[in-house]
Amino acid sequence: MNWDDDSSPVEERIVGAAAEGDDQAVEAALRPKDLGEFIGQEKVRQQLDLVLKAARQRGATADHVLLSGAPGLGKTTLSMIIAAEMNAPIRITSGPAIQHAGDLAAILSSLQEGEILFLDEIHRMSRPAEEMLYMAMEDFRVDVIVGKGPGATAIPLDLPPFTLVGATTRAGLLPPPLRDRFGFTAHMEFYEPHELERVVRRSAGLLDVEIDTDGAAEIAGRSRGTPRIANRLLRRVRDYAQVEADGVITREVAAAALGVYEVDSRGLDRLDRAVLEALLKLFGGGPVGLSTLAVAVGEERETVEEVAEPFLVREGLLARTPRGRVATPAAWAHLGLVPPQAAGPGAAGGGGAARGGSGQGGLFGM
Ligand SMILES: Nc1ncnc2c1ncn2[C@@H]1O[C@H](COP(=O)(O)OP(=O)(O)OP(=O)(O)O)[C@@H](O)[C@H]1O
Ligand SMILES: [Mg+2]
Repeated sequence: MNWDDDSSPVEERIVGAAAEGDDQAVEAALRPKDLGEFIGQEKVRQQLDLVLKAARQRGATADHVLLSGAPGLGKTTLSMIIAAEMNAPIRITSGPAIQHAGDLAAILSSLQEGEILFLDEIHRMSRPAEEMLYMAMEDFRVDVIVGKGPGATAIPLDLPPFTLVGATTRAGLLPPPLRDRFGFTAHMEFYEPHELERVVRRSAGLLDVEIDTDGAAEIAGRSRGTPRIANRLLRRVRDYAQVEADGVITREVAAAALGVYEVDSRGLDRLDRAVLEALLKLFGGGPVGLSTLAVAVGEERETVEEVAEPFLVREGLLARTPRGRVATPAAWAHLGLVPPQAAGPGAAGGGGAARGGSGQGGLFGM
């Protein structure tokens, strides 16, 4: 299987959302097997349930489904659930694996009637393959080109009806004609803490680990809205509970274990905190330019921008403004620091109050 490999400019992170290390083997065991077991994503579940039930009642193949959402939210899991619910076999491939239209033709022509074709990272398919897919999705037909140059001929080939399940972390990159050919599009959102708590408890049950409600809540709160991260943190906490405690995961055990891995109470790791700390302590909360911030943290610009910032922005801890990066009041609160404006009345002179206590601003510029 092909996992997102275009999104990890830094070393493995325990709070990284992409699958890595021993994730794949464990994930197979932890995947919910049907819609009833799938936690959260209420709307998506309800809608998908209708789509699949209706198709089953008609004895027809389900419409093509597009699953979009950030890594680790359950797209692969849902594709397998779709196959299970339709009682159909599933064929798994991915955009990067299909470089030539011929690769796709070979797969399509060998599908059985009703089979689910799971196309992961569909936004990374080559253009010729994409164009072949349009016709296959719409008319269940492909033109196989035989020969080269002026003598080449297109031989039309009928396909059995099948259901394409496409998955993408970047729905915006899909060409509209492709997007339009999906009968149903499900956008997966980040999970609420109470949903992740259920994910953690369910996984703990499957891994045969004892955990109490508070312990599950503690792990859920540090999991960045992502089941894959929740499951990974659970495994690390399990190790700690076994070695350092009596095997039972309580809030204290979970907090201590994740402290060892430098995952804080909101799920920030060392890098996230370094960025935030530099922004607050060295630049008075900003605004400060990305390059300057990156130098202060000792990381590449891209690392700060692509690895640390998205989550900090999503958490409402950092804002990207035209004048530079700015910390929010929540950032000060989270690090237990006091913003310079609040420190004394003299700090807010002239209008640019946010600049406050930073003496370095003039030296570094934007
Ligand atoms: N709704 C859910 N309920 C329970 N477990 C879930 C849920 N969604 C995902 N998981 C778990 O999270 C892990 C990651 O899910 P999955 O592999 O489906 O993510 P993905 O969206 O395909 O990620 P990627 O974009 O990296 O391919 C799996 O082990 C699965 O068990
Ligand atoms: Mg996947």
